[in-house]
Order: sequence, then C-alpha cells, then structure tokens
Amino acid sequence: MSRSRKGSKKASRKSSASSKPSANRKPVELDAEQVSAAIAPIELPKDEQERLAAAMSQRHANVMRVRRDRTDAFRFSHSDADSLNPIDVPWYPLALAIPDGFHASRSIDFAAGDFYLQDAGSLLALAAAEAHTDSLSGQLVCDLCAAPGGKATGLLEAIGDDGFLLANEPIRSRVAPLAYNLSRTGSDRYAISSEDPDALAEKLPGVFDTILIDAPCSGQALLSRGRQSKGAVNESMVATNAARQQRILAAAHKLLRPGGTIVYSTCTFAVAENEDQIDWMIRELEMQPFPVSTLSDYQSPLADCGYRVWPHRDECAGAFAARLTKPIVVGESEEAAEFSEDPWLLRRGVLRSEQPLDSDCDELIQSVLGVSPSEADTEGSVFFRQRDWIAEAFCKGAPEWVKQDWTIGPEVAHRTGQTWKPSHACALRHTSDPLTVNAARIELDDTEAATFLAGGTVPTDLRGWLIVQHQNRPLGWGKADGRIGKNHLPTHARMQVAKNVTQEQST
Ligand SMILES: C[S@@+](CC[C@H](N)C(=O)[O-])C[C@H]1O[C@@H](n2cnc3c(N)ncnc32)[C@H](O)[C@@H]1O
Repeated sequence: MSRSRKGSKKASRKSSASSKPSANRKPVELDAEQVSAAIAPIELPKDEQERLAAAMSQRHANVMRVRRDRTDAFRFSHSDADSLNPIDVPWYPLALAIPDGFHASRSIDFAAGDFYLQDAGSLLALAAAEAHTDSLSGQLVCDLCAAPGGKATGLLEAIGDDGFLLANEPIRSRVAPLAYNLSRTGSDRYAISSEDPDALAEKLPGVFDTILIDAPCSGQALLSRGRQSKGAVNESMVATNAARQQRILAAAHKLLRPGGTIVYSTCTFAVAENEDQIDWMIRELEMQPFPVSTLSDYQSPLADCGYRVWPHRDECAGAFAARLTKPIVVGESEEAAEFSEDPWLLRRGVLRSEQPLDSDCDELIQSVLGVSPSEADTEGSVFFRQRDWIAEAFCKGAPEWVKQDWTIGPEVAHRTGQTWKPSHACALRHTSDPLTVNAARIELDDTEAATFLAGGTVPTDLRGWLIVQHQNRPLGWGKADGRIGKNHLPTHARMQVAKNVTQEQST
C-alpha cells in the first residue's frame, strides 16, 4: 500500500541535503570572496562566508508541500508512529521532508496531487503571505509572476472556497505547466492570464487584496542546481533585474486595493534585488512595512519586513521575501471602507456577449458533469465558455472580469478532430459547484493504479467516460466499453510508479 508507511525512516533534511541531485546539472561553485561581494553590504564572519560558499554549491533536497485538504491523511500515512506531526520546514508547517526510500516524484500520491515538490526556500514567500493559515481565506489574490505555479498552487489552496486567484504569467510558453499545476490542486477558484504587468494594471486597477510578486531575478540561489551561471553575481545582471523588478512592483502597486498587501520574493542574495527594493517601495510607492511576526527568526539585518533563509543555515537553496501594505490615504477612506466590507466590490470589466457552446461539447459536458452549459450560464452559476477547441468552466461567484477574452479558465473539455473529450483538469476538479456529479468513478488498487499511470487500461464492466481513482483521489479519465477502460491520461501526466522501500517491506 503506497499510503501505509508505518515503520519507514523519515529523513532529516540535513542528511538528504547531501544526497545525489536528481538533475544532471552540475552546481556552479563560487569562492568565499565572490559570495561576500554578492551579498554586500551584508557582512558575515569569514568562517560563515566559507560555509555559505560551500552550501551554495551543494544541491539541497526538495521537500513536499502537502495539499491542505489532504494534510492530515498524508501526515499520518507518511510519518513514523512516534512523530505524527513533524515540522520539517520551520517557517512552513505544511511541508515535510521526503522520507528515506520514498520516491516522492514517482509515487501514486504525487500523481494524485497529494503534494507539490519544491525547495524549502521557495516556501518563504508563502510563509510571508501566511498561506499556511486562514488569513487569505476569501481574498482576491493575484500571483503576478506565476509559472510554473510553486507558489500559485499554495495561494490557491489558501484562499479556500470563497476566494479567487488570478495567476498571471507573461511568457506564453510557461502557461501550460502553470495551468496543469493549478489543476492538480483540485480547486476551480482561479483564472490565468498572460499579460505584461503594466497591461494587467490598466485592466484591473485597485482590485486585489493580496499580490505576490515572485520576481524574475538574477537567481543566485539556483547556482546550486546548476540552473544559473556565474554571471548571476555580475553587477550588470543584478542591475538589469533590479530595474525590471521595479517596473513589475510599480504595476503591482496599481493592481492593489488601498489597504492591500504585497508579498515580494526572489531566489537571489543580492541586496539590490531584495532589501533595496523594499526601500524603493517605501520611498517611491509610499508603501508601509508589514512585518510577519512568525518569521522574526529570519529577519534581514537590513529591513524589518524582509526575511532571508540561507543555504548554510537553513538547509535550502536560499530565498528572500518581504511583506508591505498599501496605506489607505485620506480621501480614499470611504472607498477603502467598502473594500474591507466586500473585497469583491470592485469588479471592473465589460461583459462580452456570450456564444453558445458547440452542441457536441454541450452534450458531453451535460453527460459527464451533469450540468447543462446552456442552462447554467446564468448569474450566480458556473460560467462556461468555449474558445476554439477548448471549453472552460469558471467557478460560481468568479469576478465578472473573468468573462473578458484575456483570461484563461479551468478547462473542462477539449476537441480533438471533430470529437469533444473531457479534459484532465476536469477529472481532478473537486468543487462545491454542481460539477462532476454525473461521471461514473472507478476505484483502483495500487497495482492497477500504477498500470493506469503508466498508460495502461483499467478493468471495468462500465461503459462511457469514467473518472479513475485511487483511494478516492481522482487520477484522470478512462473511457470504457463494458470490458476495459481505455486510458485517457495526457502524456505529461503519465509516469512509471517506483517501488518504494515500504512497499517492498509490506509485500
Ligand atoms: C521566479 S519565477 C516564478 C516562479 C513561480 N512563482 C513559482 O513559484 O513557481 C519568475 C516568473 O516571472 C516571469 N516573468 C518574466 N518576466 C516577467 C515580467 N516582466 N513580469 C512578470 N513576470 C515575468 C518568468 O517567466 C517566470 O515564470
């Protein structure tokens, strides 16, 4: 049983930090002098500079950020009996170290969306947004630099059943992985856009309660993964990135409502891209520091609302995060008061006239989802839209502006040739809206699930489209003919499940 892991040894993040990198890229090495120049004017004692330089060229193991609605079950099945509630990443309690012998990225649990694999440093931004608490619940949130979704997925889980997330990624080729990762959360409370931040700010000024800017940066923390060259510490590289970050921050400020919060983060050590940007926001945008009390252990020596985790201290690649707020200025107080009563109030946007869906698409959606798009397209209900060969369904209560043509919604169906098929994202969707109720479901055991994930068929006497599940967790679609279910997992969702140490023990 992949979820029965009693008796397994839980790895400390320290020991796994020296484990073999899974990627073939070689870490890029810097000496203590280069490192000290990169972090100036922050000063570290000589021996600490050396430890930092060594740790920057060492790849740290990823951790599992467990999906919020599965945290309890997952913790129980992946913990030793004597430590049911381990906290492996001190700044982010929803994350766990990967237990020894557990092939996390090749497990059924991973395929079922139980967790997201990421460097512990990237959780600092989520910690600054307090995404592990209920404080984002019900908010209108924007992730302005969202792909591939390591943080957007955490925000989406944190906003709960009443909030809404706009995940923006200006680089088109990065939108597909972002959409896939968002769908893996099972939530439908999001839209995606692919806009330059300035253009987005023109469309939605003053709308969002919280905005995350996980900015493109010189990426010095990526040296340890071999994903960045030594050029990352060049002054000109840092200056170019700092200038771009200020343009993005200025746009974010326009997108934010008075009283709203900005969380700014990078994966670099350069002060010009970190603490200096806090100073710039305070000076040029008149923002106010909004310290995060739970992160006081990580406070930057240069800014009281900025936080750093370091490779040599914190068993991660390193990261920076800051939190600031946009003050409510005199004269805006009435509008701001309305905002605080109803953060959804300002729903700018022009409604397009809606086209009916293709009749085949409508029929498919009706049969697998149990709701007719032609009838559901009324106020307060799911909003369906067809865009060429894709059909999308926005959640109930989504802001009006999602109806504009620059948004991309959660996909429910797609057309290949002349045939409409339900989309992978639709199988994974858990929702309080009246969707997915009609689709039949089939439950697989471990071996059958591994076969399905590798692209194989499923045994069933059912007919038609069915959602294939493992321990009540949807894995994808099958289409059955009364004998077998044909596999409809998209290629990028297929995988070879690894035999885990504990599976071997239990068989
Ligand atoms: C550090 S990565 C974001 C990682 C992401 N937040 C995550 O956790 O998975 C920065 C992202 O910003 C995007 N980007 C590049 N130029 C941008 C710009 N001018 N405005 C906004 N985002 C930009 C990049 O394509 C990249 O996906």
